[in-house]
Amino acid sequence: MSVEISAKGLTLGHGGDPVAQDIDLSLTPGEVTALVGPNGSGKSTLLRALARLHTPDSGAIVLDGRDLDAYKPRELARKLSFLTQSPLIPAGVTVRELVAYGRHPHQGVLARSTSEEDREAVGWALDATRLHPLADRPLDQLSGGERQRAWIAMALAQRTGLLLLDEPTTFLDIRYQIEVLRLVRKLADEHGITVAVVLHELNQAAAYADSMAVLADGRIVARGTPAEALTVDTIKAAFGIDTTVTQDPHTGVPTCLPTWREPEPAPAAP
Ligand SMILES: Nc1ncnc2c1ncn2[C@@H]1O[C@H](COP(=O)(O)OP(=O)(O)OP(=O)(O)O)[C@@H](O)[C@H]1O
Repeated sequence: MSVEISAKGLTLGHGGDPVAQDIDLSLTPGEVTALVGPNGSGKSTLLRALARLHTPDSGAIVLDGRDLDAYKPRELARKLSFLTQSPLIPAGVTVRELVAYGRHPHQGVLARSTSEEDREAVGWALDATRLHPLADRPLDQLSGGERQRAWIAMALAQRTGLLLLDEPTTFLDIRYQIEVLRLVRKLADEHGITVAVVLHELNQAAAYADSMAVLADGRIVARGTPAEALTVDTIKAAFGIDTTVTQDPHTGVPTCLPTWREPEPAPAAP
């Protein structure tokens, strides 16, 4: 089920100067890749380019051996699903109805009824996100965390081998952040789904991703396992802050602790 995608020599812009340049990025099939970096460093633009929602100024993106541009829309929607930051909430739509939208790429143009396969996929997505008890509630009556899980469930019902998630943990409390990230981990480990996820929390990225790409000023400044990518030097280069990087005593993954306060000035000599 894993899908392979790689970008080579990408330049991305919004009409003016490029916001990302010289981007080479391959996502390892069946693994979770975290994209991290400061605000405005180009993470969302890059993710949108991988989803063909943003046209690169130059460079190429290859999905399962074919140029991304060669795919017909429905074909592409069966390969990859993309979850944007803060999607708009459709009025009156229930969780189950939203999740069922994820099945559209698999239904015929004239399809009026859902197939057994559709029902099974919706049920699986509701199970995976533990949303069965809320399935008949309107989306606008859910908490932010519940709603976020519903959007993820919709992306899952699409049953693609590549999932692109833009800040899926925003607005969630720590418990739901962990829940969403454990789910992402499970999708890769148990279902072989290739995942790229934009995250702001560096320690969460290190804890849940197999590899990380650190962006700064539109360039990838570090790429590798969390231990390779999350170092004092790369954090300083990308974010301009001082940190101490240690190892999580339980998992061994790197954990960074920012230097929260300026050091106290040394007392004046008497
Ligand atoms: N639609 C747009 N039109 C013009 N400029 C844009 C547009 N979208 C993004 N930009 C600019 O492109 C640059 C990269 O933005 P992008 O959203 O990719 O960064 P990001 O790393 O995802 O940021 P954040 O962490 O704040 O979400 C920023 O300077 C931003 O202002």
